[in-house]
Amino acid sequence: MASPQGSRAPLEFGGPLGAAALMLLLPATMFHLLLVARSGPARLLGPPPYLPGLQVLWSPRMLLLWLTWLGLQAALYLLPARKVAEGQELKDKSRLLYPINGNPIYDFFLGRELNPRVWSFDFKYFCELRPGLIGWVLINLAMLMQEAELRGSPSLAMWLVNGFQLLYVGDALWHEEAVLTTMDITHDGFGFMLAFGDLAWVPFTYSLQAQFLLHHPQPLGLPVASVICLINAVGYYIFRGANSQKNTFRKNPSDPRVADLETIPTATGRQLLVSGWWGMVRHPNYLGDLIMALAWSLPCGVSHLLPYFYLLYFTALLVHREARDEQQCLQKYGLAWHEYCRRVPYRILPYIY
Ligand SMILES: NC(=O)C1=CN([C@@H]2O[C@H](COP(=O)(O)OP(=O)(O)OC[C@H]3O[C@@H](n4cnc5c(N)ncnc54)[C@H](OP(=O)(O)O)[C@@H]3O)[C@@H](O)[C@H]2O)C=CC1
Ligand SMILES: CC(C)CCC[C@@H](C)[C@H]1CC=C2C3=C(CC[C@@]21C)[C@@]1(C)CC[C@H](O)C(C)(C)[C@@H]1CC3
Repeated sequence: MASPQGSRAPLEFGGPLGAAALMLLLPATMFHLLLVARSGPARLLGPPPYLPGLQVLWSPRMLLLWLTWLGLQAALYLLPARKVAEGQELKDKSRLLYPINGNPIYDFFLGRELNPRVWSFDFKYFCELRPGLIGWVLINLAMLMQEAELRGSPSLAMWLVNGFQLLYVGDALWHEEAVLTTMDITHDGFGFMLAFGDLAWVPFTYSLQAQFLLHHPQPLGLPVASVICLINAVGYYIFRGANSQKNTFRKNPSDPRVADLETIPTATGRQLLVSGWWGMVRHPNYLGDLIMALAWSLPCGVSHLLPYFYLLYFTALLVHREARDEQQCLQKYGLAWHEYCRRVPYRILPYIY
């Protein structure tokens, strides 16, 4: 097993200070969001309506439920009838690097182990896709059912949020293999960021719109709903088109679906696409993802900022992620990457950013 960073790799996320601040801020933000979502004013920036006591936060029954959920997912993950796919080659083929003076806070946040496994059970891969993503859909569904119980039937806004996010999660599971080339799997260790991100942040904050709708019903007419569906469809079309084009190209550059695209050769022998989706901006998949994020918030109306939290957080996450990826690509491809940036000057939003 390899360390995700070499001993001289530059520190990311603001180093140990940034990592320490994030480990305090993220759980606090998550609790804040959950508390304000069920309060009357639902103010994203206001103080929480009340602070729950320890006896409310600690419930052996909930812990048992959560462990059962993880156990069930782990059992399904271990089922023998599945496709086995090869992951990316490790960066340091010949030698593992173990920095002697590792920084404990930074390492705890980002994780020291790139691929922690017990036999064939890969903790990071398992957590990235299954318990959190499916848990997110289940929480959404619970909100929908509770709304039906409270108000006789689920609202149109609730149906849209559930439908859009179900499509997103279904897509991730359908294209499961593609997750192997994401930077979480190839570059980041399995530390607090991904463990907390996958198991708590995703199910509880990504379902915020559905939670908000349960407590703050929003009227939504068919014409507006149709426009929102169209926005989600455009976002999904770009997101899926861009991701599939790159994955197809990386698997087999002579595949007829991508063979005609223009490319730049790199010193590593790999090529970079400069036409098609990847000739429009350097991260077309992020653009599609952001458009979908907007469509997930719109059914919640414009009276509150809270349902737009995901869009705001996600924009920050993707801008930061883009910068990290840029750094990694510059290291991998050097001059060829500069040439790509010259040919495709915009990062995420054409003519703007
Ligand atoms: N919902 C959520 O919370 C999140 C969703 N996402 C989504 O996950 C998906 C994956 O994102 P992510 O892992 O960040 O990165 P990408 O899928 O964008 O992959 C980046 C890698 O693609 C390759 N690449 C870049 N440009 C080109 C090109 N022109 N031609 C060919 N290959 C190229 C490079 O790797 P190489 O050359 O080595 O192949 C680069 O490191 C995205 O759709 C993103 O929106 C991401 C984070 C959070
Ligand atoms: C807690 C922190 C603020 C940030 C944690 C970030 C993580 C929640 C995200 C990092 C990359 C992710 C991806 C997905 C979910 C969120 C995390 C784990 C993803 C599985 C969502 C579904 C997509 O289709 C995908 C492309 C498979 C995503 C891969 C990256």
